[in-house]
Amino acid sequence: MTNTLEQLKSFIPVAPVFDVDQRTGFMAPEPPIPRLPDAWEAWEATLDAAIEAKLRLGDKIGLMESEATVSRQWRHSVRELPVLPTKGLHDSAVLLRRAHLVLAYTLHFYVQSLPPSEEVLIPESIGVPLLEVSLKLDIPPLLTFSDTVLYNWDFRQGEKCEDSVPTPNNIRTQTMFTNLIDEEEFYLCSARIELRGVEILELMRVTMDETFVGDAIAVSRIKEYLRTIAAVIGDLKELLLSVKEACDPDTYYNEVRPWFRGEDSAETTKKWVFEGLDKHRHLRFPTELSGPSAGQSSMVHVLDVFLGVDHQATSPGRPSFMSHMQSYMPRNHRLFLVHLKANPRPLRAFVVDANDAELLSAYNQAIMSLKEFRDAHMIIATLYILGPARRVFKLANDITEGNSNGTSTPSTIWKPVKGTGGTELVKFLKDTRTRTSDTLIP
Ligand code: HEM
Repeated sequence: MTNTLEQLKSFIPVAPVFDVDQRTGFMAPEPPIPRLPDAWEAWEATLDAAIEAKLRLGDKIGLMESEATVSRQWRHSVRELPVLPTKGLHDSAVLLRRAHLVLAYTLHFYVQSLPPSEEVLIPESIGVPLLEVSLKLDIPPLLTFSDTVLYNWDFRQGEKCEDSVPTPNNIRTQTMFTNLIDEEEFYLCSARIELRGVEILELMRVTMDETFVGDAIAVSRIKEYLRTIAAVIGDLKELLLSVKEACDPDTYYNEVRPWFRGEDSAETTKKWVFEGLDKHRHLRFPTELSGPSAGQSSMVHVLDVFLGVDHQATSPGRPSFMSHMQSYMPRNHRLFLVHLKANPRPLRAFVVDANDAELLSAYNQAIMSLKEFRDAHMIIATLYILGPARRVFKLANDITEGNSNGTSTPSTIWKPVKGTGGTELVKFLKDTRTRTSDTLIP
């Protein structure tokens, strides 16, 4: 009996096995390496060249011929690269992660700088090693949240000391498409949320331990933990809203976000073709090609699982977007979620069974806080996507109307805007919020 209790009590082990660090949570505990060893220098140099050349999006309105030429030449240099072997990376998670990041940023530069009329044919030189590395890491072969945030930071100049731990205020981003502060702040906003959320992981662990004990003292401790969790989620909301301080919505929408587009988030429905797959039979044809989204943040998924928000509810029989996003997370973080979901004493059921008004109120406070986080998230998505999208749409129509001497045929028909993860975002974000408030216990 004692043994079982002890086993259950350590249900969330402080878990290097899950790559969840006590101080940094899902973020890498050490700064990720900024460069691959010499054997793969050609990849790093190719990515550097794209960033230094300030490559332009292939569908940029008013793209100049000189800009198109620079992109074409860079893409030619990618095609000329040899297919470098990846075997030497396979035994090191640190090297594999950097390789995924470098190849994925290069892939997005390649695809998104193509003229809209061209097919998306991904050269073997980047496609094959990216598929190999992705197979090893068990994540899709394109940019993910882990590339842009979790494994893409360093200490700000002068902030590192012997026992430095990354905090919301001492980190910077390593690799970007544009090197604009707007892009960096977009990534750092998520990074700060990940780091601030670490306290919740610990509170969650102790809460779960207490649910296994379940006596009056345990219940009174859980109340306190839940109130603190509600307050920390409040901080996450503030961190989310603070993205406005240094990330301009129109710059984000027009200059940063288009680089993130995956196969299903692009306005066109062009297939991405990885060349040379027939010669590499060990590689799988990729089916998951959605662009990076903070919907892949394990921190938010953990909160949902722990508090009992059920995102499966509206899509019975098929995986919800949220479970779909889990296949983009680092494998061990995904396993952590699986482990958490298998908890034989879910918190919500515990609160219902306890029949304690104060406990119920503390639990509902945490749910309300998560709902308010999602309210704020909708405000941000409206500000950063819907507003700029409408402005671009209006501008395009104004230009068409000007060109057609006053005949007022709209150039395009307004379509629901998609998120980088491929969702019809307004409906989707409203649904996740509703499912959160549906979790409140009456
Ligand atoms: C300017 C900042 C942001 C914008 C414009 C934005 C936009 C979006 C959009 C459009 C979606 C829909 C899914 C998709 O297709 O990608 C989404 C989902 C999501 N985002 Fe964000 N997001 C931002 C920042 C963040 C941050 C910092 C976090 C927290 C780490 C976050 C967490 C989520 C989550 C968890 C989802 C899944 C839906 C949900 O849980 O409600 N987002 N976001």
